[in-house]
Amino acid sequence: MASGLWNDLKGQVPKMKSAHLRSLMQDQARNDSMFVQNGPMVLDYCRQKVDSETMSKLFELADKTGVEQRKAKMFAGERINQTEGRAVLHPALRAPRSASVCLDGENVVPEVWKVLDAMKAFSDKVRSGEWKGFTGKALTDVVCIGIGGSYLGVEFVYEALKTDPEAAAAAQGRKLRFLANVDPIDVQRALEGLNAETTLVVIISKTFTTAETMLNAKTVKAWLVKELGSADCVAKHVVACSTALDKTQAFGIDSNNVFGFWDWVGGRFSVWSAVGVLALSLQYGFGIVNQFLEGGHAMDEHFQKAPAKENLPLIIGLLDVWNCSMLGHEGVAILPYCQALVRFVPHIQQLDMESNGKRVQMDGSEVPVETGAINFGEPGTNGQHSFYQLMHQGRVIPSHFIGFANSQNPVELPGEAVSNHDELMSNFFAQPDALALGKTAEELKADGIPEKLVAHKTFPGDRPSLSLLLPVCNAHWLGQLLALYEHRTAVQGWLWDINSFDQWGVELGKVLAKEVRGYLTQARKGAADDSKFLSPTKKLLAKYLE
Ligand SMILES: O=P(O)(O)OC[C@H]1O[C@H](O)[C@H](O)[C@@H](O)[C@@H]1O
Repeated sequence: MASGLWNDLKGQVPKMKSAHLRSLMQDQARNDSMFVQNGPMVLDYCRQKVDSETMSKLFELADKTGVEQRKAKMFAGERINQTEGRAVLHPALRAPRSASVCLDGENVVPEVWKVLDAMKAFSDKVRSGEWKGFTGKALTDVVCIGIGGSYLGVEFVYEALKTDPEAAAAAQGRKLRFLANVDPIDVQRALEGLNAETTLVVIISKTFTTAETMLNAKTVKAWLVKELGSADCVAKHVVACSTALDKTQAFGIDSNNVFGFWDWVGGRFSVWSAVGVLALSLQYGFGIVNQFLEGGHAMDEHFQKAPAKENLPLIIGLLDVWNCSMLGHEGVAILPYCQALVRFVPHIQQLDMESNGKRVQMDGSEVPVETGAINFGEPGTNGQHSFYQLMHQGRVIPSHFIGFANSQNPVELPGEAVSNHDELMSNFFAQPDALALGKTAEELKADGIPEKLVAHKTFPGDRPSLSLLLPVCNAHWLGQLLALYEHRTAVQGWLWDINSFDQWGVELGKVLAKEVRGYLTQARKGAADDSKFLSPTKKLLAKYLE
C-alpha cells in the first residue's frame, strides 16, 4: 500500500497530540458520537485522542484500504491467506446449520455440522457414562494436549465458564486439565491427582506434527499404558482433534475417535472448531458450547452488516491502528474487570501478535508505518496494584477496559454500602477517567499537598482508553467478545495491508531447536560436533552438559 494513504491521517497527529483529553472530553456532542451500542453491548471511545475529523479520516482510510472488500472476500471464502494459499473461514464454524458458506463453490456448513453433531454425540456418551474406559469405569476427567492456537482459546473459554452458574452445574464432578508446555514439569502438573482409569486424553493439533504436542502425547500415552497395563487402552482413552487424519492414525488413534477440521481454520481462530468444541462439550455439555458459537455468529452478523460508525470491530481496529501507527504507542493494555477472563489476554496475545506481528505488506514491501502493538494485560483490579503505576505516571499505554453489568457470582454483604460487583465496577469506571484527566499541580496545591510532593503526585493524564460494557460473562457474550477481538485483529491487518493469517515468524526458532536437539542427542552419547554453533552458544551448551 502506498505511504500516501497515511499522509492525510498524519495531518491529524499534531492537533491531536496537543489537545488534552481534558479539553477534548468537554465537547458533549463529540462524546455522544463515540458512545456506540450493539444491542446491550456498549463501546465508549470518547477517551481516545481523536475528534470527529480524525474519525472521518480513519473511516476514509478504511475505505481507501478496501476494508469492506477484504472483509467480503474473507466471508466469501477467497484465499486471502495468500502466502499459504488458504481461505480464512473460521466464521463458518459458528454459522447456523441452515447457513451457506461456500468454498470453491461448495457449501462447507454441512461438513461443519457433521463434526459438531459427532462431537455432541461423543461428549454426551462420555458425560452420561455410556462410554466407558478400559477397565469399565466412566471417564470423568479430561486432559487436553495441545499448544498455541490448539490450547490458548480452549483454556480461556474453560476458565471463563468455570464460574458461570449454568456451566458450573453442568461440569459437576468433572475435571478438565491442559498440557501445553514441553517442559516435563507441565506433565506432572497436568496429571496430578488423576486416575488413568477415569481419564480421557484429547490430543489437539492441526498439523499433528508440533514437537511439543507430539512429545507430550507420547508421554501421556505411556502413562496410560503403564497405569492400565495394556496398549489396547488407547482406543478407549485417547481421541484427537486434527486436520491430519493420516497422522492421527499413525499415532494409533481409531479414526472413529478423530474429530476433524479444515485447512481454512487458522490455529489462533480454531477454538470454534473441534479444537475447542470437543473438550468444552465434554466439560460443560454441547448445549452451552453452542451458545458460545451462537454468540460468535451474532458478532459476525454485526461485523458484516453494521454501518461503519456503529461497527465495533471496525472502530476498535481503527483506533488501535491510530494509536500504534500514528501516535506511536507500542503497547495496548487489555484489562478485563472480570476474574473469569483470567486467560483472555494470553489468548488475545496470540491472536493479535501472531497475526499482526509482521513487517511486510502483501506484495513483500515494507509497511510504511509501525505495525502490531504489544498486547498485554491482567484482570482488574489485580493489575491496579501492579503495572497501572506505569500507565498513570510512566509510559502512555492505550487501554481497553472490559466490564460486565452483572456478575457471574453476585455477592451482597449486609452492612456494606455496595455489592461486591459494584465495588469491582467502581474501579472499571474510575480508572479510565483517572488516566484521561490526571491530576494537575494546581489541583494538588489546592488540596494542600506539600510543595515537595507536588511533582511526585502529579498525574499528567491524557492517556487514551476505550471501554466495553457487556451484560454478563456467559457463553453467548464470551462468543461475541472473542469474535469481536478476532475481527479487530483482521481489520488492523487489512489497514496495514499485511497478511494477518500466516505466521512464518515462528519457524526459525523451531529449525534452530532441531539442530540443538541433534547435537544434544550426540553429546549425551559422548561424541558431538558443535562447530555449527556460535561460540557463545557453544560455551553455554558446554555448561549445560557439564
Ligand atoms: O495445532 P498445531 O498444528 O499443533 O499448531 C500449534 C501452534 O503452533 C504453531 O507453531 C503456530 O505458532 C500456532 O499458530 C499453532 O496454533
